[in-house]
Amino acid sequence: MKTYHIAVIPGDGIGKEVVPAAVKVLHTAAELHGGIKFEFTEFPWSCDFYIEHGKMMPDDGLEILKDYEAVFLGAVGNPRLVEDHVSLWGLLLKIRRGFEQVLNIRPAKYFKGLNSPLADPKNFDFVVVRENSEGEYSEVGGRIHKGEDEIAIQNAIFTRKGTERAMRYAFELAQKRNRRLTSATKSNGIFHTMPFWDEVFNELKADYPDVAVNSTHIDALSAFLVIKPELFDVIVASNLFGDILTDIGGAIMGSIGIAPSANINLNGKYPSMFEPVHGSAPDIAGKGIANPIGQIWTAKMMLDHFGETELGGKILEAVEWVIAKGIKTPDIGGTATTAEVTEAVCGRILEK
Ligand SMILES: NC(=O)c1ccc[n+]([C@@H]2O[C@H](COP(=O)([O-])OP(=O)(O)OC[C@H]3O[C@@H](n4cnc5c(N)ncnc54)[C@H](O)[C@@H]3O)[C@@H](O)[C@H]2O)c1
Ligand SMILES: O=C(O)C[C@@H](O)C(=O)O
Ligand SMILES: [K+]
Ligand SMILES: [Mn+2]
Repeated sequence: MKTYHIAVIPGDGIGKEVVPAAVKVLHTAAELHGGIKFEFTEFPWSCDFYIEHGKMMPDDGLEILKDYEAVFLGAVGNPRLVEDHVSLWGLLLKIRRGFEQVLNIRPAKYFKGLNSPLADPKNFDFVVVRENSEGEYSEVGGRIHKGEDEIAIQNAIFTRKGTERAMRYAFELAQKRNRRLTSATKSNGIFHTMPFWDEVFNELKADYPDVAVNSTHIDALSAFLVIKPELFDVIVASNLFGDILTDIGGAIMGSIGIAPSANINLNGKYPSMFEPVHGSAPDIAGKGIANPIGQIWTAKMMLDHFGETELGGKILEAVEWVIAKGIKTPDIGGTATTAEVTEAVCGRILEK
């Protein structure tokens, strides 16, 4: 019997509702498999924890997490209690950075039975490779003066290493998929970093002659994702651009409550972290109606990461079946609760 030891951080808001749902699905998947099991250790690190302790997680939080095989996280943020940049940098970004989770992999695809807001979604199926360690997300900069002389400076950091790493991963992923790669740029408006981004992309493409490439400005690319998402296979994007594109990915599937993500540690020194694209959704938290599919699909990505791809496939098949059956939460046009969707997914997994 193989046991996977997983650190679980439900976090805030609906994270506390969808994480237990996905944990249930994982236990069910293990039951089906028969040869594996999951041991989950839960940590209450969140905005509530901050109110009690003055920090989002203990000072030795990373030390505590580092021996687990993965971190399974819900969502972080409760702006009524803690400013968003404090909660995000105190927990989510601390783990992404501290554990060198340099890439964030975020798929989006059309599902039968999903009410995409697109009139003709044409079976779109793409993956965004989001640079996850630098870029526009940086603590470099500062604020000085007050009042009408106040100045805020935010520096974007693009290293050759980080840029190349994200792009090579995206090229290799494209080689395993449909051999098309789009680079998200904005080299018309952003004077230094984006021309650099384009240069690196143009250098690397010579190493992957079997991949068809193009660079598209982020504004036009955002529009294309709405108008013709079926054009895309793999998209490589900086931290901020990838963040934005992947909410669009969720939106055109029908809800950002569906989109999954994997924060990947490539060098094997630390665990990777799995969390849905969505946040803590304070507007629906506590009502029992959060869509658990994003967190459940995220669990599938974690299984894939462990090499349990067949089992991961079972989970996704069950999700597709449940959606096609119309067992859906209100965000995608149904009336089911989080618990009912979860039950249905578990039931389908165990069906022969
Ligand atoms: N990775 C993360 O942990 C993460 C991601 C995004 C936002 N946040 C934080 O979450 C808080 C809220 O942010 P926001 O409102 O911009 O984004 P959000 O993703 O929490 O919510 C945006 C909208 O989508 C809906 N939604 C999101 N997930 C859903 C689900 N599973 N089921 C049904 N509906 C869902 C919400 O109800 C809301 O209307 C903020 O504190 C923000 O910083 C955290
Ligand atoms: O900005 C972030 O990365 C936090 C959140 O919006 C996310 O997409 O994970
Ligand atoms: K999340
Ligand atoms: Mn986001």
